[in-house]
Amino acid sequence: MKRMANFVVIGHVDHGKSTLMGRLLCDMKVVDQRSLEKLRKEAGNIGKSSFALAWVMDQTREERSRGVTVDVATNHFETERTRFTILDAPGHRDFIPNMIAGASQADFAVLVIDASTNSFESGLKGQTKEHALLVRSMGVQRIVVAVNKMDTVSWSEERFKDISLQMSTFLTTTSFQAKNITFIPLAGLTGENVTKKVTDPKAKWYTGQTLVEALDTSEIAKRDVKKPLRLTINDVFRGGITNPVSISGRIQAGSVQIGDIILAMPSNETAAIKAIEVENEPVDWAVAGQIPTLHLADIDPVHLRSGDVACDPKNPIKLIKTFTSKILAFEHVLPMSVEVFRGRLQAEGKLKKLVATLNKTSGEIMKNKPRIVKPGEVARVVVELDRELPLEPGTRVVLREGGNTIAAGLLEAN
Ligand SMILES: Nc1nc2c(ncn2[C@@H]2O[C@H](COP(=O)(O)OP(=O)(O)OP(=O)(O)O)[C@@H](O)[C@H]2O)c(=O)[nH]1
Repeated sequence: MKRMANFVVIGHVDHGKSTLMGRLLCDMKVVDQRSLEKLRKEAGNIGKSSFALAWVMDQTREERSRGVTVDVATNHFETERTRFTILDAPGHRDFIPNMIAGASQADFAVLVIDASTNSFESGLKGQTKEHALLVRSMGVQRIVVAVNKMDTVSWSEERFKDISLQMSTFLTTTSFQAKNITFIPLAGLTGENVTKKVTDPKAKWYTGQTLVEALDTSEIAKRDVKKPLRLTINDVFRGGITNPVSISGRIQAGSVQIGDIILAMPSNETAAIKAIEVENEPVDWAVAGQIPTLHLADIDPVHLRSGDVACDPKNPIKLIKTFTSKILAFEHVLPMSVEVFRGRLQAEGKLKKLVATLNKTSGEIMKNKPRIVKPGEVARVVVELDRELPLEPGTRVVLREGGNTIAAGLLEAN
């Protein structure tokens, strides 16, 4: 079986995410030349020919989301070694919750940075850092930094080195390991260093990997295939004629096969798996790391909601109302109302207690009962939810307040 990898694309607005992914899909022959030419023409007609590649992504997004509520859209392409799924969280409004859902399903992240004069700098003040912090907090360990639009700075080696140095300093302090960070200078618009080596003579200094090579040699996250089933439901589809009730989401642990009985939590209702699809192909089974669609029988769809967990009825996930979490604070954190996010799951809660601040690396207690946790500090806190939810130790959550991400946390055993 071919290696499978999922990655999420992140980066500041306008740094070129859509263009880069459109380019990737065209050059990997997922989108045919004729469709691209058509888009080029349409874009040219309104004087924006450079938008054609970004439209490739927008168009597939629209097609894919018609009639269903796909907030995290997927695209696929493959190399000889790997089948890739691009997780793409479109839209600016509520982008962060979508990104959390995308990141919770990803093996690695591609961070797109605009190298052109002043853009990198304004991105640093904008979403570049927040996105990187968020994916790391969702458990993503590997990050490929696409230093994009290198054509606008004449493929300057100095600019590339300067951006790489600043970013690697930041990324290592957010606990990405240096060996898990790769920088690639490229240009999505011209396609240089995306799937083909750069040919511009000004880029002679670069002899490293292309983006696709870097993705292809990226190690994927460990799969907990042997553990009891945990599938975080991302979408629920209902009303199909052959398949009236279906769910899709990433298998975090375990596996499923046709005929299995699953338990949906928190509704505590069981369902039988009638059929399974992975990337629109029927299959007999799916394992941790994959994002299957399960067609179900013997359940009323009112018992299924995005954010719920489908699990093994013999080893069900528990419902909890209060949990202890180790958090990394992005903003000042005090006892306050918070919104708790885990993938698609969103719930209201209260940050009840600040137990202690902890040493970032050793985890040792620095101060008991602090009154406040400052940005950048690590702390142990107790959160009380408004309702019981399926959560367990090792689950990663993001805490937000008034539209701002204030902390990311890892659930500890209570
Ligand atoms: N010169 C140059 N321009 C680029 C490159 N990549 C993207 N652009 C341009 O940058 C602009 C933004 O690109 P998009 O792909 O829409 O950026 P995005 O990050 O997807 O933007 P949002 O989805 O709005 O966040 C467009 O005008 C692109 O044509 C590149 O490699 N070189």
